[in-house]
Amino acid sequence: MEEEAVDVSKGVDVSKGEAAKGEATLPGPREAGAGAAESPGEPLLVVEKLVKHFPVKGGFPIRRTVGAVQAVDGIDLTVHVGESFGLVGESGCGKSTTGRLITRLLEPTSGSISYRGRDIAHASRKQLAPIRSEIQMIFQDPYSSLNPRQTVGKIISGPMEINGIDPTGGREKRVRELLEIVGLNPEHYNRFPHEFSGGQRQRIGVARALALEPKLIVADEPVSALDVSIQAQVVNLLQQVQKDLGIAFLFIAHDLAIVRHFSQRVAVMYLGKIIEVGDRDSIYKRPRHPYTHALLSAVPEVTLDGGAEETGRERIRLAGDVPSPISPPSGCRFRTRCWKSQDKCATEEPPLVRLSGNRPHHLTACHFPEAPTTEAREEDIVLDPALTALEEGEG
Ligand SMILES: Nc1ncnc2c1ncn2[C@@H]1O[C@H](COP(=O)(O)OP(=O)(O)OP(=O)(O)O)[C@@H](O)[C@H]1O
Repeated sequence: MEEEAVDVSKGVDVSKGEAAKGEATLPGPREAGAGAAESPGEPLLVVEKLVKHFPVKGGFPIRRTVGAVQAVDGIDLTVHVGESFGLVGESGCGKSTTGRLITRLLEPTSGSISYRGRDIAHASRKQLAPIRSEIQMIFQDPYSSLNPRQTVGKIISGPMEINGIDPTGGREKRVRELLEIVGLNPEHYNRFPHEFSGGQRQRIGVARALALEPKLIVADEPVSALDVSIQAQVVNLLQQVQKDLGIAFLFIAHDLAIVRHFSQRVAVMYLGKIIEVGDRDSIYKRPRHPYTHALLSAVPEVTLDGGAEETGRERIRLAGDVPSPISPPSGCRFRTRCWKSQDKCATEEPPLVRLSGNRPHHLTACHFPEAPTTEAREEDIVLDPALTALEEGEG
């Protein structure tokens, strides 16, 4: 059974409303006015033309490379200092691979990853050492990402040990502070992961990511393995941490509702490409790419409250499956499932550009985009009923 006991929270007030069971509140959408869209701040991470192709081997008796999974195929994205940037898309579109490339758990096939002005795309382990501590990752599965044989104290102090960091007052003191920051009891320093609930384990993962005072955290589906009532609490924690500690986040998720609550800017991925990117309001209220429309219109399908029927809007049901990334469609990769597709879509890949009517920094890759006046769908994005209840304080 999932039980979220928040014992202490002094460093950052993340426990507001969640100590009492069922009272957790999902923070409201962040302000992202036109000003924010026009001047998003100083770039921290700049990814250009990033490619990751995984070789496909075949043949007998000699195995040769017979093809490639085009997991990430030439993406550009920028994350600014202290910004939360959401990366969304269906399963298999290349989100996790992007996260792993940025944290350099994977080596790119080509392209550049510039962190604070330095290209780290092909940096060696030694070259990466000085910035390793600044880029951290939070993983999807809190069950498998923590070593079951290590105490919480050992897990959280691990990164400090590896990097030879001795904070004032010692590592144990710092770990206890971190436990408080993430809303856990510092007295649980000597406990093991199995003694915690799923949500608490993800808090341990967050504390471990914070141990080296990172400037950028790549959070790969950090709440999708959690019970829906716990998701709100962990999103709340991440948002508070981002705001209070000024950490930039690349927040990877398939759930548009969650990303909306966490990100000032959002990029939508499809089959290894970014097909639309912009500030949160542009993406959710004035999406131009048919795929973004489809994703937004599909969100109520995962809820049980019939939100789309109430608003009288039609849901867009995408035909067919996502094509194989080994042999993606020519031209626009979305064309095989797109109701607006024409001949040009098969022959010319649409560039990711600012369309007339779009705000600055709202880019779309489509030959036949939706009109900028096409009805906003933000109100269609209904959270799962449990999250909605939390958001409305109905707990
Ligand atoms: N190590 C690998 N070797 C071969 N193919 C891979 C490897 N890792 C990922 N892929 C493939 O690359 C594509 C993109 O995978 P990725 O995990 O990045 O997608 P995703 O959007 O994060 O999806 P999910 O949410 O399901 O993880 C998929 O087709 C996947 O099968």
